[in-house]
Amino acid sequence: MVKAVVAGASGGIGQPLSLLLKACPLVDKLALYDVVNTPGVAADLSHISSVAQIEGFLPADDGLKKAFTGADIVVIPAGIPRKPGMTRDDLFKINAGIVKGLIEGVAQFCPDAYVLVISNPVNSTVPIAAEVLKKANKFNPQKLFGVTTLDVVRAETFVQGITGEKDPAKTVIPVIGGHSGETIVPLFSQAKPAVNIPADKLDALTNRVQFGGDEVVKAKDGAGSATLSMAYAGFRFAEKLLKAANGESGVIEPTFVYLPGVPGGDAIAKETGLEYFSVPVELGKEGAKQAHNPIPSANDYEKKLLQACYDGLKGNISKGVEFVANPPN
Ligand SMILES: NC(=O)c1ccc[n+]([C@@H]2O[C@H](COP(=O)([O-])OP(=O)(O)OC[C@H]3O[C@@H](n4cnc5c(N)ncnc54)[C@H](O)[C@@H]3O)[C@@H](O)[C@H]2O)c1
Ligand SMILES: O=C(O)C[C@H](O)C(=O)O
Repeated sequence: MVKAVVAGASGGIGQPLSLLLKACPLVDKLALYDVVNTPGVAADLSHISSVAQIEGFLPADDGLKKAFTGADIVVIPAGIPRKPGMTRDDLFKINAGIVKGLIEGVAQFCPDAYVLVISNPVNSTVPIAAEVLKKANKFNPQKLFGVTTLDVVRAETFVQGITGEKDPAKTVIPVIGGHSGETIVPLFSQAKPAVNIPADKLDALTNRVQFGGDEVVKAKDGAGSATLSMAYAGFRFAEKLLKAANGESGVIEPTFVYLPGVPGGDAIAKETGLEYFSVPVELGKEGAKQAHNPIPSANDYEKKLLQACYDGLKGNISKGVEFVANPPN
């Protein structure tokens, strides 16, 4: 019996993500939590003839407790999205508190669940989640994931323009670092099967992966950021995790984790000087089973990108840690 929760289920990401989870045969029970509209979204999805039993909850009447209790996996796309001209860090002020509150709910009602954080800025909200769980003595670093899958999906898609591969998802590209601008580092030199990117196209391709989010924010022109591609990416990560938890072996996907708490992570923390980083992680029943380190094999071009990534990530991470240590009044 697998119970999944979507927190922020009525939003632009939350609704299509809930649809994909409702249709997924690996999910038996689906709880939708949001501050608005979950009864309607749940009623709508409940007419779909799939396995999952679905229920919607609002904060009133102990809704958070009812939604989270017994959860095996909690996916969190709650929080405000960007408008043109904003950075992801501009979302911190509002989203930090939203994520903190939801993770306090995880600590209290489902501390053993896998927790997938989508809310931005991921580089800071994942450290917030970790600090809240540490404070409650419920932190299992192998079960906390920052969802950076959309960066991987974008890299696969955008490189297709060069390779001409019919199915873009067949090219595996490690995208590492964080989830904002220069902290996103695609390692095209390690693509499998190998891809040959002409030197004069590499800068533009790399930049498009790093700033793909801005492309969507600009096109939506004030109506939000990526929602449908994010729902696809969030579901892809959740589904891989559930398959790995069911015993499927060799399931690997990049994700933003607390390195010192994941096998193989210590060496990466030492190399990057950072406690949080996205790297390809082998998934298993325990969650993050083994972190893989692609950094030593990065080429000189990628090593330069990594330096900028480390500099940017450092501040984002400490901002999240500080938010929990010294909460603003
Ligand atoms: N990790 C990624 O790659 C990625 C990609 C796209 C978007 N995002 C982020 O995901 C977040 C959501 O984006 P969106 O487009 O779905 O926004 P949205 O505004 O459409 O939806 C957010 C939902 O969160 C709900 N919410 C607010 N406070 C809540 C709380 N305390 N508890 C439960 N629900 C609450 C809102 O009511 C709303 O329904 C944003 O922060 C966005 O930047 C991340
Ligand atoms: O760009 C955003 O703000 C949303 C998301 O992080 C994305 O990469 O699309």
